[in-house]
Amino acid sequence: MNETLPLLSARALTIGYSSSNQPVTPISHSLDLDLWPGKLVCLLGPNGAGKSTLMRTLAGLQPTLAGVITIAGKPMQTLAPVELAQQLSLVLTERVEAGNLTVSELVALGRTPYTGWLGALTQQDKEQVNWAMDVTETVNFRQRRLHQLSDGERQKVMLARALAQDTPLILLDEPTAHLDLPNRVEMMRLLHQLARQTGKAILLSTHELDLALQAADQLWLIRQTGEMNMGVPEDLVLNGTFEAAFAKNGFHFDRTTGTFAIHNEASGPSVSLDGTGSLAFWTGRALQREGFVIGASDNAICLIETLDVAGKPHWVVTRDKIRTDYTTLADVLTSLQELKHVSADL
Ligand SMILES: Nc1ncnc2c1ncn2[C@@H]1O[C@H](COP(=O)(O)OP(=O)(O)OP(=O)(O)O)[C@@H](O)[C@H]1O
Repeated sequence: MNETLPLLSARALTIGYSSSNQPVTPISHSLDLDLWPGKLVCLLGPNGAGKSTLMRTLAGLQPTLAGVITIAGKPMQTLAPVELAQQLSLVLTERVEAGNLTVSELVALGRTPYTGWLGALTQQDKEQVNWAMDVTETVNFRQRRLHQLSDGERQKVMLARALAQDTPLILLDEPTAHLDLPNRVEMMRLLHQLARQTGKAILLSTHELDLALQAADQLWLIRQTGEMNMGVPEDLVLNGTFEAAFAKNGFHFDRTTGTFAIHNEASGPSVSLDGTGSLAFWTGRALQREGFVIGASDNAICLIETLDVAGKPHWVVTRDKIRTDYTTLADVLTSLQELKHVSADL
């Protein structure tokens, strides 16, 4: 493997759809893209922006409208199917009809580019299959049939098959779509580690913005207009590109925490909040959701102090010099609801 060359390149690429009875529909054009060895790239964008279209085009499942895709230094269309299958594996979100195959039989199909359809697995093939099931934690249901799996389990099996294929390039379209949070985090961690340790180039599309921000070496942000922005996640956050790509009424991206927050109508009275750390953070969240403005102490209707008392959260609300203690935020909010009505009546 040549470390100085991208494993996949696209130049002046136009992606989209054309058919004989409909006008050509370009989704995005003039794309110059590179996937480098050892790097995890996350493709992000709103619904309908073109993520799946780009994935399918880069994998050779749908024709380009213009431009050239090069894989391992050769134009993709010059690669024989078996050569392409030795370079690139693809995991799509669509359900795979796998007949009555067991999990281990399906994962073993990943070795087909090396063995042929009827070829027996060598010891090395078997080791690769077992490794793929191990790292994806699918080994425990290796004897189950595909139709006996949950959507999330099936998704992990499809990743296992791609890993058994052992290609320098792996493309995954929404691989975390059916996974619960621990499994989503685990899959991102695994893909990041795989890229690092094996030198594979991995491109995945996802709606998991926060996980992508943490795990990706590079982000490709595709906008609804088809425009593409690329860069290191932190650069795209700091220069505002990330936020702009997902701009929508009703929420905003908080650069400090790296999360999207719902805009709450801050129509209520102002309260003063005193405290630090996660306790103050979550207290602030609850107050904002209830419409309170967290502001300066001079026009606040009360002061809320957050305290850690013997390892347990504690709140002291002071109003008109009267201090009241609370041990749950639910009780703090109930007391403030009453204050809200009092202040509205004034
Ligand atoms: N076969 C097709 N023929 C014509 N247009 C299509 C076809 N498939 C998808 N499109 C259109 O192409 C655009 C991009 O679709 P695509 O599925 O690539 O988006 P996406 O970013 O993957 O969306 P999502 O996040 O919802 O999965 C959409 O406007 C879609 O309606």
